[in-house]
Amino acid sequence: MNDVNIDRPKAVHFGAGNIGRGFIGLILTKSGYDVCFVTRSQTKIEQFNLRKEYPITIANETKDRILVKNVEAVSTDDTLSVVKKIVDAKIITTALGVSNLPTIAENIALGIKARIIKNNKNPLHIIACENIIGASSKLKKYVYSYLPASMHEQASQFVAFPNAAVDRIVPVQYHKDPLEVTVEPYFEWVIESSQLQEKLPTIQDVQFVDSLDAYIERKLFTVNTAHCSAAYFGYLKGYSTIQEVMKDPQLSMEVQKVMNETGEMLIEKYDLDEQEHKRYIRKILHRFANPNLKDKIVRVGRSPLRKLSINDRLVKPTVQAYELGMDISNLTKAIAAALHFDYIKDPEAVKLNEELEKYDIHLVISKYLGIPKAHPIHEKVAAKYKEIKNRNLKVKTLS
Ligand SMILES: NC(=O)C1=CN([C@@H]2O[C@H](COP(=O)(O)OP(=O)(O)OC[C@H]3O[C@@H](n4cnc5c(N)ncnc54)[C@H](O)[C@@H]3O)[C@@H](O)[C@H]2O)C=CC1
Ligand SMILES: O=P(O)(O)OC[C@H]1O[C@](O)(CO)[C@@H](O)[C@@H]1O
Repeated sequence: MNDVNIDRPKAVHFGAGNIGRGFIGLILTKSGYDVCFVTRSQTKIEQFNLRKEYPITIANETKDRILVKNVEAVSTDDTLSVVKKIVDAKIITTALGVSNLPTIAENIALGIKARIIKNNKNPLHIIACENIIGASSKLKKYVYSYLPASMHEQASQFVAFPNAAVDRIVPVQYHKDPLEVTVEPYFEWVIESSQLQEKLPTIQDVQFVDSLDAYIERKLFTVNTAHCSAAYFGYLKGYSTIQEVMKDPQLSMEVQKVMNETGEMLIEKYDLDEQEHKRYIRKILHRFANPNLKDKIVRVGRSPLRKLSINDRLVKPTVQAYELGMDISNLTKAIAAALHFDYIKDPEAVKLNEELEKYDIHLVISKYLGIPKAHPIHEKVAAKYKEIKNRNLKVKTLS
């Protein structure tokens, strides 16, 4: 067991979920930080504070174990404790899900305010580790909306919100121990250095880059586009895990074709090395198929309205590839499959299906995907959506 040490740098991490414990907490403690998790779970708070450590299993053949030390936790509802932690922190990270970012903004603003009042001008880096382009910038807007305008200038002198890309597959966990987490061996954390305050935070295994654009689009439109495509294709075929999907030669090929389409666009847009990108795609297929993980389709396909929105992993690369005159037949197939994701325990899937029942497919494509009827992609998606619908009806009638 380890105690929080006065000399070690402090990190505050919001969200003690899968990525929080399985990735960010691990990297920060390895880099010498004491990490305080801010969480909603009372059980986790008790366990963190009692043990000050938790186990990680790497999903490789030898199932390597790592003990993450120097951790503690406070409740997200305990504003006073959260603010105290922020006052002493060098770095704040989040892994909550994009839609939850507004829920932590006020506490972060109060922490910044307290630092200004105490004249603590030490650099503070706030990094949102979420699956969208510009997550930290988004969080900054929320946080600043809680700061009095008179403090904006002062805050910007010592607080920075560098954007980041994070990649590690961490499925839903089924351990007895509420803190234990099993993760894939691979990981990548890239942080935009142009946005940093003068003093860079030391974080091991992190790649700092001048501009994040190519990195985040490469990650989001390869790993995430393909992962959710695997989920939506697999869901239509009645599978329950991504590993089952990847064992199906036809679906695995379809997933690869989706990555080939985004790949062509990314190579052109960012002048990527073609061979290297092909290796990146092969590696991703291998990661998805990892037999030592069991990753549910309904997790990877979760929140279809978010994933189908105009700037996310499906529509954005499709529009970009189309504008470059490239083939988008597999991407439009993936979008159409996503529109059929009707898992009843997923609130966004329920809403999507209510909308599809209430209105026609064209209205849903215009309203939620942001693709107007006059745009050629609109009709391509609608046609594929109807094709799947008719096929499903036929299967139901025959069975
Ligand atoms: N799991 C994965 O493989 C990957 C996830 N990500 C991203 O990381 C983020 C988190 O994903 P997961 O860890 O999988 O989700 P998760 O659901 O396991 O963890 C999120 C946690 O945040 C907590 N939370 C929500 N609002 C909160 C608040 N106001 N205060 C404190 N805690 C709060 C939730 O209770 C939950 O425990 C998402 O944006 C996801 O897209 C990125 C790469 C990989
Ligand atoms: O977390 P999101 O954005 O719903 O996406 C689902 C999954 O995509 C991945 O980042 C990689 O494809 C995950 O493992 C992640 O949780």
